Amino acid sequence: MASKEGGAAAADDKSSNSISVRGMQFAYDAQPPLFYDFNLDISPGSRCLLVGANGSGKTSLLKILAGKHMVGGRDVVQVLNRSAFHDTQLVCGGELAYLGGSWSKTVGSAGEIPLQGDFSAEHMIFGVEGIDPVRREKLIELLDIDLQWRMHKVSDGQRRRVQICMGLLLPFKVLLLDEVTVDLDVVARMDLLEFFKEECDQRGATIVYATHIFDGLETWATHLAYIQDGELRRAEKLSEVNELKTSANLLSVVESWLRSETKHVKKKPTNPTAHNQKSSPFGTSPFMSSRHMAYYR
Ligand SMILES: Nc1ncnc2c1ncn2[C@@H]1O[C@H](COP(=O)(O)OP(=O)(O)OP(=O)(O)O)[C@@H](O)[C@H]1O
Repeated sequence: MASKEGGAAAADDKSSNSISVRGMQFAYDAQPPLFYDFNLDISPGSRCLLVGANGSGKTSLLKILAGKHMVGGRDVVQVLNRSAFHDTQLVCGGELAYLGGSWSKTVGSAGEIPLQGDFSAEHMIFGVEGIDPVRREKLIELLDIDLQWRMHKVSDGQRRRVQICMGLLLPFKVLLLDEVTVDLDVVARMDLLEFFKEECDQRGATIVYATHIFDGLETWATHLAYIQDGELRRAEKLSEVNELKTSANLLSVVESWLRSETKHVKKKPTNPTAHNQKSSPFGTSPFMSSRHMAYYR
C-alpha cells in the first residue's frame, strides 16, 4: 500500500493491487468536496487499519470502495482491477464484501430503527443459496450463533453476530469492515479477528478495517492508513510506523496524531454545484421550505 504523499505508489502497476484509487474526488450534495485528488493502493493479503477522527471520511471511503457511490469514471476506484461501482458482479458474486452499519431501516422522522421481523437466525443464514456448508458451519460455530434466535428478540451483539455471519458466507477476496466488532464481546471479537487473519494468510484476501478500538490490532494489522478531513496523511506498513517503536501501543500513537490535528480550512477547489448551493441565500437556510421538513411537521 502506498499513498501519493508517501511517494511509493506504483501508479503504473495498479494491476497488482486489490484496491486502487486514483485522483478521486467526491462530495456529498451541497457540500464542499470531502475527497479531492485522493490516491490509495492496497495490495493483496493486506490487513489495513483505517484510522481517523470522527467525520474524517472513513465510512465514506469504505462505501465508495464498496461501490455504493459512483465516483468518477471506471478507472478511479478499482477493486480487483474492476470498477467498484460499475461492476455489480463484484458484490453479487461475493468477491467484494462490505460489513458496516447495523441491520436497520430508515423510517421517516423515526430515523434508523432495528429490523423488527420475526425471523430465526437459521432462516436467515440458511436462506442464502450456494454456500459451502463447511464454511457456513465454521462461521456459525465461530460466532457462537444459536440458530433458534429470533431476530426481533435478540441483543444487539447477537444480531450483529448473525449479520457478520451472513456477510462472510461467501469467500470474499476484498472485505471492507466498518467498525462491526463494536457490539461483540471480547472473545467473539478476538476469534473473528483470528478468522480474518487466516483468510488473508491462506487465501490472499484483503481487508480494510475502520475502527476506533485498537486492542489487539498491533499484531493483527499489516498496514495502516490515516485520514484527516478526507486527506490521506499516512499510508504505510505497520512495521514501518516509526512512532510505534517508541510508543506503548497503537492507541497512544493514533491518539497523538488525532490530538495534534489542527482544525484547518480545506484548500480544495470548490465544486461549482456545491458552491452555488452553499452560497445561495436559500440553499442552507433552515427556514427554506423543503420536502424533508415535511417529516417534522
Ligand atoms: N449522507 C451524508 N450526507 C452528507 N454528508 C455526509 C453524509 N455522510 C457523511 N457526511 C459527512 O462526511 C464527512 C465524513 O463522514 P464519515 O461518516 O465518512 O466519517 P467517519 O470518519 O466514518 O466518522 P466516524 O468515525 O464518526 O464514523 C462528515 O463531515 C459527515 O458529516
